[in-house]
Amino acid sequence: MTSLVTKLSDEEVRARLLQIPTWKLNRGELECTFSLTSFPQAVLFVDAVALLAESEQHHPDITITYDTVILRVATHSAGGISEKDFMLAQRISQLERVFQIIK
Ligand SMILES: C[C@H](O)[C@H](O)[C@H]1CNC2=NC(N)=NC(=O)C2=N1
Repeated sequence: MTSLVTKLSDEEVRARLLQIPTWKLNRGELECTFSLTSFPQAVLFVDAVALLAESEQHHPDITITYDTVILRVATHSAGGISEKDFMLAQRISQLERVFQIIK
């Protein structure tokens, strides 16, 4: 039976990635790099991502390097990428657009 956390095939991942062009596949995870305007803005962005992730019960790996944030998402239980990863990625990109407006 398929669910939101069922592992997607490579073909499905490639097709789905076309809908979120700022995200790419790296080492079996969805990855996106976000450029903010300062370290405090990067931390604020990550704070907002943390709230979103907690509400989704799906959590990205996070790297902050000065004003740049790298997020990586995969579904551990599936051992790959699932629709739940794409849903989180899409919502994070919507959030990024809000930050573009206020930065
Ligand atoms: C029970 C709970 O939903 C799971 O342990 C969640 C928590 N957050 C998670 N986050 C991510 N990125 N992948 C997961 O597989 C995952 N599993």
